[in-house]
Amino acid sequence: MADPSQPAIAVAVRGVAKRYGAVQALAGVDLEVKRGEFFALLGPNGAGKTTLISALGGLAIADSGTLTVMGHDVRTDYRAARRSVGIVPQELVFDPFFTVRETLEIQSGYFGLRDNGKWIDELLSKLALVSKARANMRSLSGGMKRRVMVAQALVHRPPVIVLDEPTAGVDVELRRTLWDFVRELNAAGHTIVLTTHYLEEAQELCSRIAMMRDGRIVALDTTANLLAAFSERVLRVKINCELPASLVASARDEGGGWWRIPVQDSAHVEDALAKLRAAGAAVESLEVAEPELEQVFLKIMRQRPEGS
Ligand SMILES: Nc1ncnc2c1ncn2[C@@H]1O[C@H](COP(=O)(O)OP(=O)(O)OP(=O)(O)O)[C@@H](O)[C@H]1O
Repeated sequence: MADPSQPAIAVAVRGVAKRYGAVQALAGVDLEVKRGEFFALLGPNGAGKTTLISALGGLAIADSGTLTVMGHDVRTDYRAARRSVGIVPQELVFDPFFTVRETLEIQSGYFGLRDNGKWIDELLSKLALVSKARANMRSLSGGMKRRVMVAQALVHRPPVIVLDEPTAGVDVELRRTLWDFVRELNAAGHTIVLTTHYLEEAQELCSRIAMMRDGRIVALDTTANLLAAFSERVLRVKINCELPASLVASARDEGGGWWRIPVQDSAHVEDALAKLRAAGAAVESLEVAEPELEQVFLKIMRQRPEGS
């Protein structure tokens, strides 16, 4: 529940820029993630998502601007900021000579947590790693290593959890296990920031979304608003004759007797079906496709950048 002693803003990014040689990886990013949010950071390859996450974890130093985690500046108050965030990296970074449990114990040690056994047991259990606790890291499959990366990021029970493409190349079962666990953590009050190229995951899980392109935020709104503003419901019908003239203007021929008709709500669906009936068209098949984040994403990414 809301704890008034905790800041309302979990992550604040203000005017952050970062250049790697000729590449402007971040070109002035402003962003706030509220405490308790399940937030998505989306964008095509190279948009700057990982750079922003690295800056948040203190691994990359921004050229300008400020970043805070739970009110702690990542540069001037590094230790407190670092304690406040758990980052699951995109890349699998581990020491091959330690077992899974040792890896988690060593990570706990970095945070000065000596008696962390109970929480480590819980993490192993939640991430289905109990049977691998004594296995060496090098002997694990890629998906299992990924689970350990998640556990490692959570050993210190950080209030803010950042997951950088956690489900890239992992199987359906781990995805489900992982999302169930992350949802549980979010329900318990943890703030979640997620990057993913699986847009259906972001649509299902996240209440607010930022989209990045070329180091800038190009869209930032609730998932519902983004879907309402940029996406459409579509009625798809397969008919055995010509489409009535009253529907032709808005419809698109998909071939094979299928037509795609944009509809705003169920009244529009009924209206379109009534027009088909009135024209004597027999509907062989029909479906109503709900708005999809992928449509929104593609529309936003195709918009011309300002000033070009
Ligand atoms: N250490 C680095 N040295 C040089 N260039 C870098 C470095 N890290 C990132 N970049 C460049 O900065 C830009 C942003 O990269 P970044 O990894 O942040 O993108 P991303 O949105 O996370 O992409 P992806 O979806 O592929 O993970 C890219 O052009 C990348 O090549």
